[in-house]
Amino acid sequence: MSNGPKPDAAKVRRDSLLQRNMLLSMRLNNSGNNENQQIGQLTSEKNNGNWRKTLGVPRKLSIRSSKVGSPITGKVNNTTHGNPNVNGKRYSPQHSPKLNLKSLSLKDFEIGKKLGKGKFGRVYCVRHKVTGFICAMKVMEKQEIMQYNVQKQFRREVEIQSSLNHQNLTKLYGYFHDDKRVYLLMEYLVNGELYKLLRAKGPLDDIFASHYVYQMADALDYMHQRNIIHRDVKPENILIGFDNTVKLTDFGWSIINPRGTKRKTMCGTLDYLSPELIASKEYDDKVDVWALGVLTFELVVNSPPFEEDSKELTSKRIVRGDLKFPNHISSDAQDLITKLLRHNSKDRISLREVKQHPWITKNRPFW
Ligand SMILES: Nc1ncnc2c1ncn2[C@@H]1O[C@H](COP(=O)(O)OP(=O)(O)OP(=O)(O)O)[C@@H](O)[C@H]1O
Repeated sequence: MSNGPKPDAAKVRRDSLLQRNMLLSMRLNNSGNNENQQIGQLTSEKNNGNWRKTLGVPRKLSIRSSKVGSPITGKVNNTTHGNPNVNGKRYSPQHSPKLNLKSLSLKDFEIGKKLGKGKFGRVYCVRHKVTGFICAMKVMEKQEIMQYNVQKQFRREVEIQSSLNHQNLTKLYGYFHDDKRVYLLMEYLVNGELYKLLRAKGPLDDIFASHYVYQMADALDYMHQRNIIHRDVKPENILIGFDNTVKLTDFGWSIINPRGTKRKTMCGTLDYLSPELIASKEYDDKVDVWALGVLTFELVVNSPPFEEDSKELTSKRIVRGDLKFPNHISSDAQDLITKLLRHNSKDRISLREVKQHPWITKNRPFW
């Protein structure tokens, strides 16, 4: 991780305002509401499809028969980079207070603002009543999980995410469930999706973009060293915390892939698919390196490199390696993107080399 500059006064003010708003919105959302009723109402909405949807068979989820996930152990931490609690203490995102997951249930939490919805659930900002610990809670209906027969994928997602501990990967603290629902407790990323930032403020300048790309390269390097491929890197799956920290999330397509072995399952999001995935060939962790190339392009250009009006045309451009840069893209950025988007996966730049690329090192002092 970078040792970026200390946040300026305006940023500190903005961050603390955000924290205050967060607590306020939780209080407002909570007034007189029964948690179960509130979650029940919100989880009945339907999801709309869109172009940037993850492809592949419906996500496979499953519910463990035991009641709890991994225990949350950690310490109260007074760093400035944590989630606030009502007593004025802060908890580092990596270290939640000691919560005993074995006995946790929905009534232990105040349910705050809805942060978003995915295919299989809603995500809320929640506060643990006793400790004041604030985190994100993903709520999934068991009925839907069974209906789509996605138990196996869900179990894998939970196991992989809870085994990972890196500053640029969204931490999963653990989970519990009741008769109707499964509840995942995750680190809360206050500034939302990178995708939304791009739509509102994109394209990003080289300083911001290189900082984000460096963090994602570091996160993917960490995952690949543990033989895990993410398989769905895209701005929708990157969340922003304080101080421009970005964290990869959504491990629904992640897979453990022992070194030297290849995968065949077609998955991911079309704009981000590598040529080997489009051609339904065997692939390895280099599909994430390709996706990092697409991400880098999207950050500095504000649209993915092979975007076309139809899926067929996009696929053709990916396979042809039809990469064109607008004039304003710096030569260093172009060089890195070209090296990430090499058609032959073996020729792609390594994630370690990405972190030392001139586009990164020249911009790093300004992060
Ligand atoms: N830890 C978090 N902190 C803050 N916001 C979050 C967090 N996790 C998810 N969100 C918000 O909730 C939304 C829904 O997340 P969720 O993981 O359910 O679905 P998704 O990743 O959008 O889609 P999918 O169903 O394909 O996984 C996200 O788009 C994001 O805006």
